[in-house]
Amino acid sequence: MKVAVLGAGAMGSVYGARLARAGADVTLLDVNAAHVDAVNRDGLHIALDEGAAVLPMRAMAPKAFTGPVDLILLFTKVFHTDAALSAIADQIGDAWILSLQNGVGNADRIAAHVDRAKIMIGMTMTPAEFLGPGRVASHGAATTDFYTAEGQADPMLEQVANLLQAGGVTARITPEIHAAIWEKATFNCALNPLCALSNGTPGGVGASPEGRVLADAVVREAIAVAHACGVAASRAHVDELLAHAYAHHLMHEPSMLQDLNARRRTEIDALNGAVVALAERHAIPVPTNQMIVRLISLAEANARFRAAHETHA
Ligand SMILES: NC(=O)C1=CN([C@@H]2O[C@H](COP(=O)(O)OP(=O)(O)OC[C@H]3O[C@@H](n4cnc5c(N)ncnc54)[C@H](OP(=O)(O)O)[C@@H]3O)[C@@H](O)[C@H]2O)C=CC1
Ligand SMILES: CC(C)(CO)C(=O)C(=O)O
Repeated sequence: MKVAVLGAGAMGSVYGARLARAGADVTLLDVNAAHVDAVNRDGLHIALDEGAAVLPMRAMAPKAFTGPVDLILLFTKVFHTDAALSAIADQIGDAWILSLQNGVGNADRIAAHVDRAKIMIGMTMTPAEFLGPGRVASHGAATTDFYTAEGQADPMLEQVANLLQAGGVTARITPEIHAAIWEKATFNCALNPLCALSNGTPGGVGASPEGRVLADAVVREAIAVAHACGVAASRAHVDELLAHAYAHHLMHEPSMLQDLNARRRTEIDALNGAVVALAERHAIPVPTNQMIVRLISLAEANARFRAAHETHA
């Protein structure tokens, strides 16, 4: 299978490497020129639970990409989806798009660029870190669930699942994908900002009574919103995801903490921000999620202020 990974940072590089190991013909597409150059020059340095390796991989800027490919694995941050798909619009052709990005609303963002019938969406519990140009790491057991956005069965589901599994990903074809995505997003709404705001990790939040009380309030509100939207997300399943992260992702820095530390924009709008926006539509009170959106927005604003102040000092 020919695969392009659009957005080859932490997650894109890890999944790209796993697909290449499974025998796919993989091209990494990323706007980070230092990363693209390092991968082409020195190979991708990847640290996984099964060991560290240096893999020769092909990488390039999206504007240099020429199709056709069978699959485009979309792993930009959600607020870069539009720019990333626009940059390769002429090369997408008949390719399937698979998004395992965090947050809700990914199918709608992608459907602005391609036929909805060629979109697969999903969620992954895989933790990954970008260590520097050409270097990524991923540690901790995890599952990846996906399905077609429109809910139709398609042989491509099996082909992608087989490829991911051959590369060491615990991939599952999950017809109730919208519930699974909401459950994962609810998990992220609790864990990502709580770790980001407290400079903490899942292990630390889980070990703290305050962490658990706050996570519980976020989850209760988000599940009520999912149900009001007609999505049968399961509170029990979110609790299982949290318990798994508290126990197995002890020292992982969630992507939102990595973003704040690097003074990058966070995905708060697609997580707690989306919960707040949908709650307003359904007149559901979500005070904890609202407060979290404000605190993360303040942290982002402070990071921008510091950057501007330091530059001009
Ligand atoms: N990290 C994790 O543990 C997990 C992350 N996720 C989700 O996966 C997605 C990706 O996260 P993650 O890998 O951590 O993010 P990263 O920031 O590490 O990677 C995203 C990459 O996309 C690049 N990019 C930005 N704009 C474009 C563009 N227009 N075209 C192509 N590439 C572009 C970025 O470059 P630059 O840095 O220069 O902007 C960066 O290299 C997010 O939705 C995240 O929530 C899900 C589960 C776990
Ligand atoms: C790895 C995980 C599941 C958080 O533990 C995640 O989704 C993130 O870091 O954004």
